[in-house]
Amino acid sequence: MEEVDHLAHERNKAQFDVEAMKIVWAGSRHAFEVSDRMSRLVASDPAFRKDNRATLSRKELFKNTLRKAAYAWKRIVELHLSEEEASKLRFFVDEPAYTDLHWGMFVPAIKGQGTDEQHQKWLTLAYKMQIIGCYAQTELGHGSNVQGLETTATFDPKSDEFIIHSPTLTSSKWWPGGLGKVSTHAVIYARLIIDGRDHGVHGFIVQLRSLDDHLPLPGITIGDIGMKFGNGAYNTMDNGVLQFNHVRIPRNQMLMRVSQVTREGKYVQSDVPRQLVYGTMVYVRQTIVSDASSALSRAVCVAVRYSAVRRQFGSQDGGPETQVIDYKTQQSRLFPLLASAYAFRFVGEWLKWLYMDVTKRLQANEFSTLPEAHACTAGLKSLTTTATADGIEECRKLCGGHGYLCSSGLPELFAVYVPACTYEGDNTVLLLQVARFLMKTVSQLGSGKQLVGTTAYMQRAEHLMQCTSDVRSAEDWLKPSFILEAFEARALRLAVTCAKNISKAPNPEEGFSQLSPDLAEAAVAHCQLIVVSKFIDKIQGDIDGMGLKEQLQALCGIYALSLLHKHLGEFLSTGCITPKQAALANEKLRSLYAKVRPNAVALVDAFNYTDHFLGSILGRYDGNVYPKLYEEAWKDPLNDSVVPDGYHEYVRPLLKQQLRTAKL
Ligand SMILES: CCCCCCCCCCCCCCCCCC(=O)SCCNC(=O)CCNC(=O)[C@H](O)C(C)(C)COP(=O)(O)OP(=O)(O)OC[C@H]1O[C@@H](n2cnc3c(N)ncnc32)[C@H](O)[C@@H]1OP(=O)(O)O
Ligand SMILES: Cc1cc2nc3c(=O)[nH]c(=O)nc-3n(C[C@H](O)[C@H](O)[C@H](O)COP(=O)(O)OP(=O)(O)OC[C@H]3O[C@@H](n4cnc5c(N)ncnc54)[C@H](O)[C@@H]3O)c2cc1C
Repeated sequence: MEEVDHLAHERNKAQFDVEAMKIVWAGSRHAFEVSDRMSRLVASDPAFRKDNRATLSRKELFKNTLRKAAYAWKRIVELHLSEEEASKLRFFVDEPAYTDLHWGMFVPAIKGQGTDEQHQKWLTLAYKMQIIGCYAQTELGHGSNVQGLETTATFDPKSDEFIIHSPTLTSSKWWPGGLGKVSTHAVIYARLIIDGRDHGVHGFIVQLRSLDDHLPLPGITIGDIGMKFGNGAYNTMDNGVLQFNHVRIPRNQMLMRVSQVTREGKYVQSDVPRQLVYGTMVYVRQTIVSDASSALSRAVCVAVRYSAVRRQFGSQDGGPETQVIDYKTQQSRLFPLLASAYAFRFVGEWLKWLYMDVTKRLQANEFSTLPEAHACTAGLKSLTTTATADGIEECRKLCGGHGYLCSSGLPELFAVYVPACTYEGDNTVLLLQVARFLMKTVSQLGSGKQLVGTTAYMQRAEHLMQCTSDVRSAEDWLKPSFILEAFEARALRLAVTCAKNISKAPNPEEGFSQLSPDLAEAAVAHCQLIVVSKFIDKIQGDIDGMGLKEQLQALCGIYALSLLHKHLGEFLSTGCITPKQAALANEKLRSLYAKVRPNAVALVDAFNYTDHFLGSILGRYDGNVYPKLYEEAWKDPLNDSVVPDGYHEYVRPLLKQQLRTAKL
């Protein structure tokens, strides 16, 4: 039967080169080709089927994930895939698994905090998956407060070993992914104790299970922490609990790049800053920003396509009803999310560059940019994951009732995504880290110290503290200089107000604590400025292809002006813009929505997602929604029989009883 593209009329309206936009979205032609090849490889292989996840029991689900992870590894080896290709393949398999933690945290922790010798020994095994590792930092009693961890690693000079111990219930490791059932090894974070003295938290490589029969080694109690939010979703992961009862490991299994313990039990702190113990978190937070753009773009792709298919009201003379995407309210909810997906993509690209730059500098023992890298990764992780989790839920609502069906793909996407607001640093805790960085920077204003990187704008404090916007027409709001000035002035004024209020408190810590809600808002304003400015930088760089710049300019305008609208109170109360200028921004926003409307479907096609990856009937490429939804309903196990199990026990007696009552 000939395949019909129900969205062809939408695709024909596009005013830009979609193929060229695919390259911009992917980052380069090479990245596009790898991504395209890997996504098709996964989509065409029935072994990677995932449409049954919501109906599997936890045990079936978990075993299925183990099968897929093993099969993915087999394909990676057979096809001699590069690291980049393998990581893309795992991404498109689209199922959280212990491998995420092995490749995403265990390996980077050893790379970042281990010595050359340790790399040689452990990475060689880990790269071949001859050992499987996880990242065991969080405990039952402490996650955010890393310095409060209780697990101990006590040096025993007699045997040249550390004794790893969980002294309390609250010191049980709790949450690490891959720990519960699979990992053979872990990087454990524990307090280093030498001769009764506590040297704070350090990383240690610890073997957990036998490589022969997978049983926990002596002194180790280990298991899964139980079902998590949603069906399927993150329950494919074995988040675990772990207790140590005086487990001994050789001294050379402490990760010793940052500090060392000698044979004699002497603690040696190298020139490397102590904060490098937190280095793996900086790395992972950076990857989470790119993941945010993937998750949000996926939800937006579903909502845009379905909004173009769905029609309600407005039919005159029996003609077709209105596509819901043509309602201005739908556009005002949907298009800022589409714009955010692009914005997060570009800021993610930039953050990757920043991370690589700081890594190179660290290798050359140059540590000056570390605080900036920490503030940017923490802040952008917080900003983008909060917006993405909220955005996925908004996309579900934008799809009306059908969005609530698992077959829309959105409930599972939300359930799997929402812990990103908590893991790798609670989003509020991370904003407060940014706020500390901002307060330090504000305190340096006027000291003559040159501000660089993302706080360079504060150098112009004199101007930004008193300027008023020169915007005179709606059109002016498209000019990068006007947008940037408004965002810079708002961010700086919020930060400076916080600093002034803190200085009135009896002491800075007390002031910081009292002001923390305002500080979190100042941190958000600073991070939004970073995203807006990186979007503008992207457009001002080389972008080839018919109509691409115009579309990206429109999206950038929507991203910035919709934020301005959302946070209008801050822009007005800080005096950065006037109510008249706010009205002009809204006028511009409306015209930008109209500009994006004919391109909306093509703009989500540019993500190049296969139907397999999207996993959504509402978001199907061909828009053939209704027949497929109808077909899918019949596949539900509840429809296996016409009369359900339980009818004879629980429904029939009720009906009979009602009959008798009726007769009475
Ligand atoms: C539908 C299906 C779809 C399928 C999709 C499939 C994909 C899904 C896959 C997803 C996989 C994701 C896996 C998730 C893994 C989660 C892993 C974790 O959570 S692991 C666990 C994650 N856990 C967390 O994230 C815990 C969060 N907590 C923390 O990070 C810390 O405790 C703290 C930062 C909050 C406080 O730190 P503390 O030391 O108590 O106190 P201070 O504040 O005084 O800071 C002292 C100084 O250090 C500085 N500094 C701080 N950090 C850094 C840094 N990173 N670097 C550099 N510097 C840093 C700081 O600036 C300050 O400098 P200065 O002012 O003195 O100059
Ligand atoms: C799905 C998932 C996977 C995970 N995987 C891993 C893993 O692989 N390895 C690992 O080690 N850990 C892992 N974690 C743990 C995760 O990193 C922690 O849950 C996270 O860091 C938050 O810490 P917490 O749970 O202690 O939250 P808490 O700190 O207890 O947060 C509770 C509330 O207190 C607030 N709060 C806390 N401190 C402050 C403060 N100073 N100021 C203001 N408000 C504050 C928070 O904002 C939050 O609202 C995972 C967690 C999840 C959910």
